[in-house]
Amino acid sequence: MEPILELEQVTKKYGRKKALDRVTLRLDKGKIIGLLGSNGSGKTTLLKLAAGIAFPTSGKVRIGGIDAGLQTKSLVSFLPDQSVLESWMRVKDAVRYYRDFYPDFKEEKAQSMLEFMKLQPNDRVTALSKGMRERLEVVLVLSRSARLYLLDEPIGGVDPVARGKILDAIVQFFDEDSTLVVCTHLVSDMERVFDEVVFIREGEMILQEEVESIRVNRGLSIDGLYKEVYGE
Ligand SMILES: Nc1ncnc2c1ncn2[C@@H]1O[C@H](COP(=O)(O)OP(=O)(O)OP(=O)(O)O)[C@@H](O)[C@H]1O
Repeated sequence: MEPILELEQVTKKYGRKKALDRVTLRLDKGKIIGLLGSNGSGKTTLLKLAAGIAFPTSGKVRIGGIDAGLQTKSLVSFLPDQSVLESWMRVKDAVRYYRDFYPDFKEEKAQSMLEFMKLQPNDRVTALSKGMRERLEVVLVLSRSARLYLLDEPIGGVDPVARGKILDAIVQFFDEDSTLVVCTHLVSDMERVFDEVVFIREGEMILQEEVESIRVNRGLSIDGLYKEVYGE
């Protein structure tokens, strides 16, 4: 089976700083993958390369077998760590904006997700709490019909109730024909949704393993393994 995301010996430098160092990785269809690592380890850089908005210094990034770039943008739905919402918008405007911009936007899915997330079409974006804004952003990004979804810290800075709701939505609305990669520091909160995890440290990939195997073979939770690997 062709991997949805493939990195082959990928190095990304910003000036002299190596953000990623010879990373080789294959992610298959039908999985939710946690991309984990401490601050500055290269997670956001990896997502940007997969999204086709940054390019490797050397090596190859492929989406469904195609080199990442303009051609693959329609295959990838990316939630950056900066907000994509504008202050003038109401919830319904944000949905329209996405619908008009992305031909693969599924309005029905968006409506179901808005309901699930308890978002009202007339709510002003500026009046939403941080947790509700995050919910809206997740709705927009997951309502596209993409092959690869990339979420950078989708539950950062939100309270436990909103976190739970966002995670439930991710699981419930995940399309098994796609792949979803999530970066987070909130490992213990998020581990219930992961099928597989990738650990990176200082730009190097140090582990890729099925969650089931970590639990059964190592007798550890993902949070437990994370603390073992990254503990100081
Ligand atoms: N545009 C840039 N210019 C220069 N250096 C950068 C740039 N973007 C990232 N870096 C550096 O590359 C390294 C990896 O950054 P990246 O944002 O990918 O890490 P991260 O794992 O997402 O971090 P965090 O968890 O803090 O968000 C860091 O040392 C960072 O300072």
